[in-house]
Amino acid sequence: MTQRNNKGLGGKSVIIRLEIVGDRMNFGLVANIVSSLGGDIIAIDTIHIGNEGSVRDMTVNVVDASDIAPILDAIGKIPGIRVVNTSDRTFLLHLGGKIEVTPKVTIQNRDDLSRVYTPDVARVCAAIREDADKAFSLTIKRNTVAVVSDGTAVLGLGDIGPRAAMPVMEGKAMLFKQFAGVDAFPVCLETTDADEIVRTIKAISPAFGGINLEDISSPRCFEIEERLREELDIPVFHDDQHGTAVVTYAGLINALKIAGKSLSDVTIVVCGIGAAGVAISKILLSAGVKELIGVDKEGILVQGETYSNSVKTAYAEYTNPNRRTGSLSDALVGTDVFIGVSAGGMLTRDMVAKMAPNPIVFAMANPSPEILPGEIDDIAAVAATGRSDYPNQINNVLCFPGMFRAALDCRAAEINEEMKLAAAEAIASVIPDDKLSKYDIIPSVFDQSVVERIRERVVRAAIASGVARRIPKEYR
Ligand SMILES: NC(=O)c1ccc[n+]([C@@H]2O[C@H](COP(=O)([O-])OP(=O)(O)OC[C@H]3O[C@@H](n4cnc5c(N)ncnc54)[C@H](O)[C@@H]3O)[C@@H](O)[C@H]2O)c1
Ligand SMILES: O=C(O)C[C@H](O)C(=O)O
Ligand SMILES: [Mg+2]
Repeated sequence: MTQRNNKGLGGKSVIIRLEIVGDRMNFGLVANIVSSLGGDIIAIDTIHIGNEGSVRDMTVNVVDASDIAPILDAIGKIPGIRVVNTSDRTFLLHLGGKIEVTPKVTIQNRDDLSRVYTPDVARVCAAIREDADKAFSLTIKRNTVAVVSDGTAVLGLGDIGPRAAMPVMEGKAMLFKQFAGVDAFPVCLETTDADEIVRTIKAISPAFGGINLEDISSPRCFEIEERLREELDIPVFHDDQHGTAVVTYAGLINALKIAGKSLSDVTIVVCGIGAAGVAISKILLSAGVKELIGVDKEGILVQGETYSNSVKTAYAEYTNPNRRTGSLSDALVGTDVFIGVSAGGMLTRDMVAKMAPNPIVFAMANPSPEILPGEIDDIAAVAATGRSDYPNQINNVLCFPGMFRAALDCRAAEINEEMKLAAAEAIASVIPDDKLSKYDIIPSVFDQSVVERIRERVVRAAIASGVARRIPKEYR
């Protein structure tokens, strides 16, 4: 089953304002034209009705932006209808940004003012000066995460800079709040220097209970995260590494059930040994995978070779135990699982046909996957992508809200391996075995039990591994 869903935020949606002369609009004709040109009318709103005619807003979804011009052209040619203007719903949604800061109490009088601000606030400040940990109970620190990016590896768009990265970081902040009640704040930095990024994040850390690093390019992302983890006492989590790794492992737990294979027996090829590929490989190895082969632009990464990027050289030391060599196509012969976090269109049907029976294909490059699921639906046991418009969306949004909810609730000093494995198992467990199918290996991001399940298991893992600094009531 391949489905392209152009509804809601997934496809492109435009509002076309029409001026209609006379008292009625020929809906049938307009609908026919729009649908014959690939559009889908989802609403018509009346803006104004007068003696001479009316003004209406018609909302149309299209799969591709290039579908819009021919639709406007054709509607404009209908006698009695004039296209006044069009607006892109996605841009409308971004006008003025997507989030705001809202006070929890209203200041109604002088007494309130003296409590929230000077002079009474000074007593609260003094209490925190006496005991720095009180920042967790008396400030926003306990529920606030910084979403920090330098704009160098934004989605699959690459290095687009800090201003252009803001819409993604604001979006992440919305997801944090809606799915897990976490207040997240986007912070996009005008520097790509690792030392300066580390220094800046350390300097802003007093306000935050956790740092979510986002879309920072490899290999700098490894060093930045490593140093911050050592130097800060709040969790630092590079989402493109660990969020992706957690959700990929969750998807694989369930996909293996469909394919009738076990983690310790399968051979896995990971394509794209960058931020996501390294972290996915590490979580899978710690979960018990024995044969894992990394492929990047140079082909299969082999122990003993020196690559331009030291992370790949180090990676080759702990992967590919049978020292296979060659191209991606060679690596896939007889392999059970393909995991792609590289670039769109890398994988061909022929390569998948040479994999072991019942192959699992996770083509997760955004926005264009390594292969479209429709091309291999008949030969793959399971196919997944990172996108919301195909079945099996493997996307880190399934992980980060619940992960930080848990880390904040138990005031975790860090997010460790035990917590990541627990989160993956929690996500996988949301779909009971009798509900699993090749199109249903991973829960929807709108499944409210995902965050709750992750929180429960991750808090337990944090307590058991000794990084929880507070035991929530229900765990005492
Ligand atoms: N679905 C998800 O949740 C999710 C999460 C994170 C990243 N991603 C996607 O995965 C991709 C990689 O993200 P990242 O943050 O790891 O980026 P990155 O830049 O750190 O790593 C990408 C790696 O892929 C390699 N690569 C690029 N083209 C290749 C090719 N033709 N053949 C082999 N290797 C190739 C690069 O050399 C690099 O090592 C992006 O498209 C990103 O959008 C998806
Ligand atoms: O942001 C996403 O949807 C996924 C991931 O963080 C990515 O960078 O592609
Ligand atoms: Mg990202």
